[in-house]
Formats: sequence, C-alpha cells, structure tokens
Amino acid sequence: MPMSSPEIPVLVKRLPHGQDLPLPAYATEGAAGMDVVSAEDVDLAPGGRHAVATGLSVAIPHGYEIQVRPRSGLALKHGVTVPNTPGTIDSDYRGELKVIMINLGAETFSIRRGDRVAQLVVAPVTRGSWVEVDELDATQRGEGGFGSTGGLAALKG
Ligand SMILES: O=c1ccn([C@H]2C[C@H](O)[C@@H](COP(=O)(O)OP(=O)(O)OP(=O)(O)O)O2)c(=O)[nH]1
Ligand SMILES: [Mg+2]
Repeated sequence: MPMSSPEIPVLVKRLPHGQDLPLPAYATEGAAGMDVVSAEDVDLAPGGRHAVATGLSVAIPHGYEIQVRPRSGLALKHGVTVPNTPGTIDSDYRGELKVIMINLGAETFSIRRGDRVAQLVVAPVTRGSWVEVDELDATQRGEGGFGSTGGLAALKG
C-alpha cells in the first residue's frame, strides 16, 4: 500500500469563463503537480508568449504557494514552456491564475480550451529575515562562483 501524503486544502473559485472546465488534477497517484487546463484558445507563434487564462482564482493557505511549472512533453516535443518557471502564485493573490507560456519552437503551437498546459505544485514557503552584519564568515568557496569549480568534467576524487 503506498503511503498517502497529507493534502493541503486550497480554496478554488471557477470564474464565469471557466465554469465547465475540470479543476486541476493529478494525472497519477504519485504526481507532484496537478495538470491545469487552458480556458481559452490561443495560437502561439514561434517566439510568441501569452498569459493563458485558466478560469480559476484561488486562496492558498498562509505559509504555502503554488508553483506553476511547465509540462516536459510540451517542452520536448514543441519547445513550448513557461518562461518564468516556477511561476509563483502568492497566498494572498485573488486574481485569475494564469500560465505564462512561450513558444521556443519553430512552428505555431495551438492551445485549445481544455488542453492541459502546465502543472501546479502546492509547496510550503519559508520566509527569511535579514540579520545585517559587517563581516561574513570565511568559507572554502569564498567569492568563487559561476563556474569557479570547473566545467563539465567530473570532480577528481
Ligand atoms: O505564472 C504566474 C505568475 C504569477 N501570477 C500571479 C499570481 C501572483 O501572486 C501574482 C504576482 O506574481 P509575481 O510576484 O511573480 O509577479 P510580479 O511581476 O512581481 O508582480 P507583482 O508586482 O504583482 O507582485 O501574479 C500568475 O497568475 N501566474
Ligand atoms: Mg511580485
């Protein structure tokens, strides 16, 4: 028997143009994201982008967010992805949830109302607070970054 993980209840409201659409849903028992469908027809030209309507607004519990992530099949087969991935839906946002999509492929990509365009991951948020100091502790990495440990080759053991 697979263990079921706790589910976070998220309030969802179907907007007038989304009344007949299915709510975002997990495609399989172990899916991390709920597939969300488009509430509109959009033809995305090569290089084009659009904030795709979902016909939904949500109220996420405080301390959680929804991440809007691309579907890998659309990215691999068509070059269609979410440029701001993971998109952030704040717990206090009450506007329409939209999926920003970009067509990085060579062909126009047609999205039809009801098509599953992206996936939504409900995730906990940890917030930080600044502790301002004059000096930071020394580390092995120091100021090195952006490739300072080398290129693609594996590290020598
Ligand atoms: O893919 C996305 C990303 C954001 N939003 C909505 C929900 C989110 O809570 C709000 C603001 O998003 P974000 O903070 O990423 O955008 P911003 O450019 O910083 O806008 P704002 O000044 O409104 O925060 O826009 C979406 O519907 N889809
Ligand atoms: Mg913002």
